[in-house]
Amino acid sequence: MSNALLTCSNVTKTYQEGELETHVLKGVSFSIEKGELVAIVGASGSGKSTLLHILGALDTLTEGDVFFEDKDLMKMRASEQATLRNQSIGFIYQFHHLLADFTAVENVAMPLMIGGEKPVEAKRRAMEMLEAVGMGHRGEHRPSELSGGERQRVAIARAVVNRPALVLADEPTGNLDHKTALDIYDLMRELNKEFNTAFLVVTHDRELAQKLDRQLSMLDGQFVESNAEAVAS
Ligand SMILES: Nc1ncnc2c1ncn2[C@@H]1O[C@H](COP(=O)(O)OP(=O)(O)OP(=O)(O)O)[C@@H](O)[C@H]1O
Repeated sequence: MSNALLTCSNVTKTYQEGELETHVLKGVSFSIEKGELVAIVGASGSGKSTLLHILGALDTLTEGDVFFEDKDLMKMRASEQATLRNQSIGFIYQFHHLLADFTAVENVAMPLMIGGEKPVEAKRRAMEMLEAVGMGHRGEHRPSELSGGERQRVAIARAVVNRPALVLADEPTGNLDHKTALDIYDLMRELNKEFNTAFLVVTHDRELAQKLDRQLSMLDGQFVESNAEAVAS
C-alpha cells in the first residue's frame, strides 16, 4: 500500500481578469508521506500560500489533481471537503486567529465541538492537548493575556486536537522572535513524533526550514532545485 498522504500532480492556478491572465502556479507536482515534515521556501509572491490554500481545499485549481490519500480533493462536494478539513487537516497561520472572547481551552475545544463532541469531553481533550504543547497552565487565559509564542502554541494545539493526518502551516513563526520560532519548530517535531502528524510548513526562513525532514523551493509558481532558487533570489 502506498504511504502517500497527499499527492499533487501538475497543479496550475491562473487568475483571469478580462484579457489579463496571471499564472500563479505553473505545474506543481509533489507528494507528502504520512508523518513527514516538509518545508516550502521561496520568495514573496512565488505562490506558496496559493498552493497551501488549494491543498486545504480552501481554493480551487485551474488544472491538475490533488489527492488526499485516495480521495480526489477537487471532486469532493463542499460538505465532504468541510468534513475533511475538520477531521484530517489542521491549519496554522502567521496570525494565530484565536477567538478573543474565549479562553485557550475553549478555543482548542472548538474544532471538537464542531465535529459533534460534547462540551465536557471536548474541554477535557482540549486540556490534554494544551498540556502536550506546554500550555496546560494557561488553559483559562484569553488570547490577550498570552504572549505571541504562547498564542501560537494554543493555535497549534487547536490545529492538532482532532489528531489530523496533516497540518498546513503558513508562516507559523512569522510574527515571532528567532528563539521562540525555534521552540515552535521543536514543538511541531514533538507532535509529529507523538501523533505521526505530517506538517507542510511555508516559511521564508531557510534555517528554520532545515529543521524539517525535507525542503521544497518554490520559484515563480514552480518547484525548483534549492540552489537554482538561491541563484535567482
Ligand atoms: N485573486 C488574485 N488575482 C490575481 N493574482 C493573485 C490573486 N491572489 C494572489 N495573486 C497573485 O499570486 C501570486 C502568488 O501569491 P501567494 O500569496 O501565493 O504568494 P506567496 O509565495 O505565498 O507570497 P508571500 O510569501 O508574500 O506570502 C502573487 O503574485 C499574487 O499577487
